[in-house]
Amino acid sequence: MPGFAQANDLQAWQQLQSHHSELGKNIVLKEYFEEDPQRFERFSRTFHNEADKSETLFDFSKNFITDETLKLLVQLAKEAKLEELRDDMFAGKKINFTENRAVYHVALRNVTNQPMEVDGKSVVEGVNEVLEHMKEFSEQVRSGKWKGYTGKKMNTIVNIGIGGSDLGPVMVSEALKPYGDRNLKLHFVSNIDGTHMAEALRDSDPETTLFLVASKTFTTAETTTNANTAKNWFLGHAKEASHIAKHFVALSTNEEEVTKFGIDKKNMFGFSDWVGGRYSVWSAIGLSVCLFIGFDNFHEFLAGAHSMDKHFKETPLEENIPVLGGLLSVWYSDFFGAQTHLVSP
Ligand SMILES: O=P(O)(O)OC[C@H]1O[C@](O)(CO)[C@@H](O)[C@@H]1O
Repeated sequence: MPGFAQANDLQAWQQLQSHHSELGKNIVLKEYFEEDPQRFERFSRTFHNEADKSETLFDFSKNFITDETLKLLVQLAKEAKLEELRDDMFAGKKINFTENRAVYHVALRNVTNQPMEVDGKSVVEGVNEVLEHMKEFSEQVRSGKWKGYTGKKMNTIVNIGIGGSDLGPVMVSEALKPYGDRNLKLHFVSNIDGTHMAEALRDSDPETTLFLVASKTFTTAETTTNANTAKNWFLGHAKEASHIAKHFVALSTNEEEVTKFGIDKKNMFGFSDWVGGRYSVWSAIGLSVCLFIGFDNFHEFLAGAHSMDKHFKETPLEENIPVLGGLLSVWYSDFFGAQTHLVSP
């Protein structure tokens, strides 16, 4: 496995620095377009989504770049061994060297069931089992077959989590709102400030609320504190601890802590330590999204990402949309000192 070089030790980095100084600070895009009528064609790529046959145009012609910039950025990626690291990632190798783990969220959206393994063991069956559980559970909740402790259908979902166990699901459920079930209220509680939970509970009925305790480790202080607040609130109404089973589920890798909290392990949706927090919306952590938009839509969401994974894996760097997007971020943050980078639809 290739190691990680310091980016600024690479030859292309030095060249990019000189190139940046030569370009100067007063780049006028209007002039670039006037000088080169083919600029849009040269600096745009189309992603063909094999899942739904749609096309997405990636237009990066309005960036502060020239042919030389693109050439040097791609050279930088090659010198940094991006291709080897990408291939190692897809091969399930432990490229997360600080934790000695694979970085394998791509296996969560492997909807065509390609062989994928970590430590010589297939992960395909485990991923599909959890997806099957998510399908069964989300269909029961959405249809009303899953009933609360007084026999009522769930109409409120409260996801309790922070960081990757919150932000991914928040963003995706917002983005996919048009597919959402408008009869289902969705709350995401992340903040340790009690107001966040208090506001969600104010809007919830214990008889019809389902809590998703989303935590990879199940030891995160904010999440366990908020989950305990929710449990106490719930038990204040339901009284019986046995009713927890109908109103609390866990999305986690830590069965021991989940059980200690009082959640039955059959109401636990698991995943593996090779799922990084920031990518966990594709795992069981995405259950809130799945409940909101339904399993079929959730599966399409996975299929779209799987198609993008294939593009990322097989496309030369010059044509590779996620690579180009990443390189533009390097260009702006490291050479222009930009702190934000807008990507707009
Ligand atoms: O899912 P957990 O284990 O509760 O962790 C929450 C978040 O905290 C972090 O560990 C650090 O911010 C993230 O990586 C993670 O998404």
